[in-house]
Amino acid sequence: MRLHVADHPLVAHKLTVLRDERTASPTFRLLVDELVTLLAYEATRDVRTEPTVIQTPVTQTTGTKLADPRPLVVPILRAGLGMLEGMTRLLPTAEVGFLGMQRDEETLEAITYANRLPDDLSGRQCFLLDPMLATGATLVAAIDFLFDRGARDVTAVCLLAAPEGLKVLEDAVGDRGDLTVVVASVDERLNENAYIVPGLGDAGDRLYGVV
Ligand SMILES: O=P(O)(O)OC[C@H]1O[C@H](OP(=O)(O)OP(=O)(O)O)[C@H](O)[C@@H]1O
Ligand SMILES: O=c1cc[nH]c(=O)[nH]1
Ligand SMILES: [Mg+2]
Repeated sequence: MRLHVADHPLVAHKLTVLRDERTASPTFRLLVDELVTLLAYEATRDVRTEPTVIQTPVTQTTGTKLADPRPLVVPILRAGLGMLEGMTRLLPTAEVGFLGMQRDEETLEAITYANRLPDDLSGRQCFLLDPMLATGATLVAAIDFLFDRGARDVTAVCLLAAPEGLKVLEDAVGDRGDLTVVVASVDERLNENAYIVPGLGDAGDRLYGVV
């Protein structure tokens, strides 16, 4: 597993406003969108490309285009939905699949309530979007869905990760595939309720309200 922590003053600034409990939903959504665009730049560094010959107004030249098959972007509902626009702004031709998952706050297991993914993901680069990597149970389950369909190249884009969750993820993936995790920050730890500290609270609730 490769870990990339975005080290940029704009990321640090936006993350600080995001963490602030006084930041209300409209601003929170805007900041998530802006942060994802910054993270997406890093997350797509190894996106597959191929050469293409084009004619400029001056001459013929060989450029670069995204290779087929198109990458697959998968937001994990709910909170991951807040990251979709920011990601597809950089990858407008990507296909989009969906996973709906909710952490059982008692057992901390991930419960899957929606799954709309292509059946065959062999040879596909996949980008999972979820702002929070806490215990890691949700991302492990999501990665299993992708691996079960033949994907072997997965990048998880998260805003915050707990060291505990990163370890769980690394152990679970092992050598079954190539996993890269791109995050804005690795926080200190999980608290007794398995919330990230200092964190930002419940990302889904802060984006969309308490349901
Ligand atoms: O690493 P874990 O311990 O599994 O926790 C992280 C998960 O918890 C949050 O989702 P939540 O279950 O709150 O659902 P929501 O997005 O609908 O709010 C978050 O968006 C992750 O999906
Ligand atoms: O800190 C946390 C942990 C899980 N889910 C969240 O939204 N926040
Ligand atoms: Mg939530």
